[in-house]
Amino acid sequence: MTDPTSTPDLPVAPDREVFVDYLGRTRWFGGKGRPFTVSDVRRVGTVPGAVADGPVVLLCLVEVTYDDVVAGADDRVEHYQVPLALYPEPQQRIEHALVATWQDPDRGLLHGYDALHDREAMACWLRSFDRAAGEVGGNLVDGASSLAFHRLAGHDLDLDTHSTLFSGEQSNSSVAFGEDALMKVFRKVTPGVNPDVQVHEVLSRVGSTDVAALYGWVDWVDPEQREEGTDRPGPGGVMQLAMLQQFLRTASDGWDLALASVRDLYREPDLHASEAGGDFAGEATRLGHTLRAVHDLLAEHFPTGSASGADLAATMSGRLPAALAAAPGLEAHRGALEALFEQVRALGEVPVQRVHGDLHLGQTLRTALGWKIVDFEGEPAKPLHERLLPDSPWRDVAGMLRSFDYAPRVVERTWAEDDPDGVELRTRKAAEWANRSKNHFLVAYAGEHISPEHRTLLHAYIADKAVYETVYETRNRPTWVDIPLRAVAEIGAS
Ligand SMILES: Nc1ncnc2c1ncn2[C@@H]1O[C@H](COP(=O)(O)OP(=O)(O)O)[C@@H](O)[C@H]1O
Ligand SMILES: O=P(O)(O)O[C@H]1O[C@H](CO)[C@@H](O[C@H]2O[C@H](CO)[C@@H](O)[C@H](O)[C@H]2O)[C@H](O)[C@H]1O
Repeated sequence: MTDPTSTPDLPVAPDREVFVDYLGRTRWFGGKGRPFTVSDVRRVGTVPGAVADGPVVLLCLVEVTYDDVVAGADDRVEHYQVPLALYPEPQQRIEHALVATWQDPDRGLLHGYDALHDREAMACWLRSFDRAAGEVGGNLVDGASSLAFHRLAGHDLDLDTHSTLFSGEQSNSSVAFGEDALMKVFRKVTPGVNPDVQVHEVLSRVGSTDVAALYGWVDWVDPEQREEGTDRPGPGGVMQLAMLQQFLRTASDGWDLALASVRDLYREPDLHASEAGGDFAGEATRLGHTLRAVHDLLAEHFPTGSASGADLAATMSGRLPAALAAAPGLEAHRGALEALFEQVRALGEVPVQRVHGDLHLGQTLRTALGWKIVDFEGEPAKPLHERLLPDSPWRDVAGMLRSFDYAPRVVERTWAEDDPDGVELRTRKAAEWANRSKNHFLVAYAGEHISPEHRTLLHAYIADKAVYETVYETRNRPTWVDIPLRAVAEIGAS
């Protein structure tokens, strides 16, 4: 295999073809449905903290090149982080996570497992984070691998915990260390600051209780991107590979709570949403307050400014051609969408600030101490520089409103199999539940009165999000695509 970094002491990585097959089997690979080749596999380094009888953990950076031109030239190449736990002998306990077996000229036969499934491998990360706390400024820099583990003060890690990989892997892979800490390994990585690390660091430093506290993160300084003649990273030379944060041990996923609430209502369809056991209005209100508090802090600690309605509208309609190519079902609604975005063009200057960028119920956790918002990475499909840009906070509000629309429709998908006759009544209940949740959330966030300008923005962001979702579902869950597509159609009809 080719590897432009001159790191002869690193184990060799498996063949590129191995990764083609492996990426296709993962939940987090964003290129599903697109033709691609693995154009390179770089060995980033090995995680410090290895012990004599444990694995070597090799971090690979897999370069994917797409053969289509759907998303434009900028998006044709992506990099995915794949950590491999290497053993000289097969490991029966993690047999299911075997990625490949190959020969290393110096080390002999290697068995490479997806490291996230291996407790021994994850313990290496935890030890490295722990050691970082004892170093100057909380930074452990491993010269050999160019990996740097950073820690924020304030929490001592429990090294006796075992790791558990979260089963609902999403865009990234998260591992819990007992009930003490949660490590998220970023999968699609881009040079530059990771927005999730950045926002968590800022909000943790100011003591926000609306997010999980950040404990640390891992940087990699790309040796090829160093400033000439120095050890310093050049522009875009740092990649953030993982972050460690507080494990919210009393948390329930907001999406699961919403589904449970809808099921309660469907079980008693003669009742109104306000009378059913699992009424969600109170939680929606609390969520609205939490989002407001997070937006206020983001506005205080990140740059703010204004964007012209014309620019915002251009961004929204600029996304349409690629979306139409990826999800042809959108074509019938192109005119209505363009007309809605046109209304934004007429708005003049609109306040912008740092926002979440991809907010939905699955990014909210209800703990004993209230709601927490997670995952500030923004839309995984957007280029990094766009995800860091200030935007209107109405984008996040729209994301939540879309999620209140999704929940009853997702419940209906399975409910209808057992009770096909009740569809009509449930459709009415679905609208009642969604509207009640949306209204309570909106009032808590913005108060009783929302100006016509804000309403225009909100509707446009809802449409923009539904377009994004149509593409997302087409690529990831094709049988769900009717959920956002129906919302797009309703926008056209209103
Ligand atoms: N600090 C935390 N404590 C406990 N669970 C968490 C925490 N942060 C996230 N989660 C859970 O992990 C899941 C994945 O986290 P998320 O940040 O959304 O990952 P991804 O970037 O892969 O989408 C969330 O849905 C949530 O249930
Ligand atoms: O959580 P991620 O950053 O991976 O976000 C992506 O996946 C989400 C689904 O897991 C997707 O959200 C869409 O589906 C949700 C229900 O599963 C729904 O609540 C959201 O409203 C809807 O957008 C998200 O769009 C995508 O970026």
